[in-house]
Amino acid sequence: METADGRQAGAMVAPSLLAADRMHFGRELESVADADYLHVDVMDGHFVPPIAFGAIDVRSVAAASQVPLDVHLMVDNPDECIDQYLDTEARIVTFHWEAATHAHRLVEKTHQAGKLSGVALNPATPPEALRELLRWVDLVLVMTVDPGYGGQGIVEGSRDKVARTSRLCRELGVSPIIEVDGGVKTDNAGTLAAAGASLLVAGSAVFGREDRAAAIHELRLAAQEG
Ligand SMILES: O=C(CO)[C@@H](O)[C@H](O)COP(=O)(O)O
Ligand SMILES: [Co+2]
Repeated sequence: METADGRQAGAMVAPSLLAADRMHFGRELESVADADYLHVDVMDGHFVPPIAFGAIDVRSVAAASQVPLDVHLMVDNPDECIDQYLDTEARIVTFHWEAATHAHRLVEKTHQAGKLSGVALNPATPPEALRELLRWVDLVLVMTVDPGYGGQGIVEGSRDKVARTSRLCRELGVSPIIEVDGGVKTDNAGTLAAAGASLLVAGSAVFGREDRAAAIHELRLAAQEG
């Protein structure tokens, strides 16, 4: 189904494993087996205060699940460590614009490794910062919270930022996946999707529910109705 401006209606859903119960991780992975992607938050204790998931964990998840992996690198200087993640089964590897030194080289390396390349923007970074890079990347991750923690409320103005990102892509004639991450719930999935988001990351909205398949289904439905 297409929207009035020619976009595909609806969105894919990527449960964020940050919100999963580590003590029952295998069972948690099984509970989200029908997701479109699994979102893996890599945190280095510098770019963001917490430390979470490394390349070893990405490999373990890839071995335990058939769902493609979407790796979100919240690390200082991804130029120094991206190779470890390119050497995993991840389908998407996304670095932060604010942390990268040679963003174009990161995109090239990611493509050479046969993966989709994403660039993430903090809430305070405008989409216009990506004017050059947009023609090379496959995905733009619009952070809808300040990175570092799950379970936060969505930053005001996020819908508008997604719409501006989407407009800029149209202006440049490119169509990367637009991913939103942070505070995504059924009550905002529709407006985010209508603004142009096509991949919704949801941590607490999925793992905070007993029935994860229903949570994923309801997010997809909300995105479609938006
Ligand atoms: O990258 C991050 C946080 O830095 C996210 O991926 C969170 O893990 C999303 O969790 P919810 O806000 O959906 O609970
Ligand atoms: Co994330």
